[in-house]
Amino acid sequence: MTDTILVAYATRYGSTAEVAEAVGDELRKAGAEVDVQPIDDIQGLSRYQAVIIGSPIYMGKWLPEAQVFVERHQQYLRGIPVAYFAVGLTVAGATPDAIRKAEASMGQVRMLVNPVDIGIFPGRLESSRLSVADRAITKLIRAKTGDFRDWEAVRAWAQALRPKIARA
Ligand SMILES: Cc1cc2nc3c(=O)[nH]c(=O)nc-3n(C[C@H](O)[C@H](O)[C@H](O)COP(=O)(O)O)c2cc1C
Repeated sequence: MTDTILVAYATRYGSTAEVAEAVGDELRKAGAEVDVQPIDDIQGLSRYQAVIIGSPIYMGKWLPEAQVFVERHQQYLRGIPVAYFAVGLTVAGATPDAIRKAEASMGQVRMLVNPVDIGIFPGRLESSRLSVADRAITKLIRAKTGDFRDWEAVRAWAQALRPKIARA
């Protein structure tokens, strides 16, 4: 029987949604049935044999709705393979400190439900898309703008994930 996998994502400006779609595409190529959905649209999890949850990092943390999603569904999620990914800009340099910080963004959810794997991917920051408040913050911290997403790394992660979440 084919696995049905959910890729659930939070996003503010769409870049994590596109990363989630790429993860979903890759899993489909490996033969799974995959739904890719924004976290707020998800009705229930009972039809899924594995769930992948992704969020961008804002001020060092996953978006609140992604954390709440794991909290709310923790009981179900503990019984199936779960993987997390985070999308952020500090990881674009990939220094050990940046990776540690990106891992810390998932600290709380990792304590609630232990994932079979985690992915950390560079994101996209485009000033023209940002709210006034977000633009002010990024100016203040002199964040570099651009699209740093590494599609090869995203696809390679999804491919490596497939055997880890396959039905036994
Ligand atoms: C206000 C603000 C704060 C951010 N804080 C972080 C951060 O703490 N760490 C990080 O790696 N990236 C940070 N970023 C970068 C975002 O994670 C990155 O732009 C991501 O791709 C956005 O995803 P989205 O388009 O799905 O919302 C921040 C961006 C903004 C606008």
